[in-house]
Amino acid sequence: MKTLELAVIPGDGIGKEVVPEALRVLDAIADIHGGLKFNYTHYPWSSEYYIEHGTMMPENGLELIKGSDAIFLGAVGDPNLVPDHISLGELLLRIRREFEQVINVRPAKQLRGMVSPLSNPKNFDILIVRENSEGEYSSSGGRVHNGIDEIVVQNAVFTKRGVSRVMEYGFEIAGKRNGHLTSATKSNGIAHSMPFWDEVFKEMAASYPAIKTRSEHIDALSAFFVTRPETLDVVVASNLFGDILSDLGAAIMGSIGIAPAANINLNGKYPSMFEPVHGSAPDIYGKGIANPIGQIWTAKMMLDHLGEPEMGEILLEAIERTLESGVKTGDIGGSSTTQEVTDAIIAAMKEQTG
Ligand SMILES: NC(=O)c1ccc[n+]([C@@H]2O[C@H](COP(=O)([O-])OP(=O)(O)OC[C@H]3O[C@@H](n4cnc5c(N)ncnc54)[C@H](O)[C@@H]3O)[C@@H](O)[C@H]2O)c1
Ligand SMILES: O=C(O)C[C@@H](O)C(=O)O
Ligand SMILES: [K+]
Ligand SMILES: [Mn+2]
Repeated sequence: MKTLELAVIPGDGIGKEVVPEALRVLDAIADIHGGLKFNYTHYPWSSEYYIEHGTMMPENGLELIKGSDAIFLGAVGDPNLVPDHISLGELLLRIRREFEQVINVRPAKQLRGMVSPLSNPKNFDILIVRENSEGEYSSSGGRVHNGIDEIVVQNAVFTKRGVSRVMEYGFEIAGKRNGHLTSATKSNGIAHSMPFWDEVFKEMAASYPAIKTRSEHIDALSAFFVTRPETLDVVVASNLFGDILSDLGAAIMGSIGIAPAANINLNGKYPSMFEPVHGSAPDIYGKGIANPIGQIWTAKMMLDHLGEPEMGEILLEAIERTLESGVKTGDIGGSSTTQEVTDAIIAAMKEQTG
């Protein structure tokens, strides 16, 4: 029996609704597999936890989850309880940084049964590779003086190591896909970091002659996501550009409620973390209508990462069959509940595997 230890952090809002549903799916996967078992350890770290304890996680929090095979997280953020930069900064971003989850992989592709808001989506299949440890998300900076004299500095930090690492990942994965890599830049307006970003990209492209490369300014690239997404394969982007592009990628798929993500630790020192692109969606929380597919597709990415790609394939196929059958939540035009969608996915998996 292969036993996988998962640290489960549902977090806030709909994270608490979609994570338990995805765990039901994982249990069904374990049944189908026969030789696989998931052990879940639940951690209630969230904005409510902060109100009670004054921190987002206990002092030894990272120590507690460090030994797990993966971290499975829902969403973090409840701005009515805790300012977002504190709740995300002390939990989500802290895990990403301290566990050196330096790459964030976010697919945006057309699934069977999904209706894209694009009139002619042409079967796009994009993989966003987002730098996940530095860039515009930096704690370097500060505020001085008050009133009209107040000065705020927020530094963007780009290291040769960090930029090379994310680009290398992009080139390598493009080689396993359609061989195209697009770099998101803004070197016409940002005078230091982005020309540097372009230099590293060009330098590295020389050692990957088989990969077709393009460099596009982020503003134009955003438009291409809408006007010609089928021309994109892998897109490598800085932390902030990748964040924005991933909501755009989700939007052209048909809803942010289905978009998955993987925060990858490359050096094997710490676990990777799997959490969907979406947040805690306070506007729909508590109604049982959140789309669980983002969390469930994220579970598929986790299965791939943990060496169970066949199980991952069964799961994605079941998601597509469920969408085709019309069992959908409200964000994608249906009227099913979170649990009904999950039930349909589990039933489809069982049907596929006899
Ligand atoms: N990785 C994360 O944990 C993460 C990501 C984004 C935002 N956040 C946090 O979440 C909170 C809300 O942020 P936001 O409103 O900007 O983004 P959001 O992703 O939570 O919601 C944006 C919109 O998408 C809808 N939506 C999101 N997920 C859905 C789902 N599964 N099913 C159906 N509809 C869904 C919401 O109802 C909302 O209308 C904030 O505190 C924010 O900081 C956290
Ligand atoms: O990285 C962030 O900014 C948090 C959230 O928006 C995300 O995309 O994970
Ligand atoms: K999330
Ligand atoms: Mn985001």
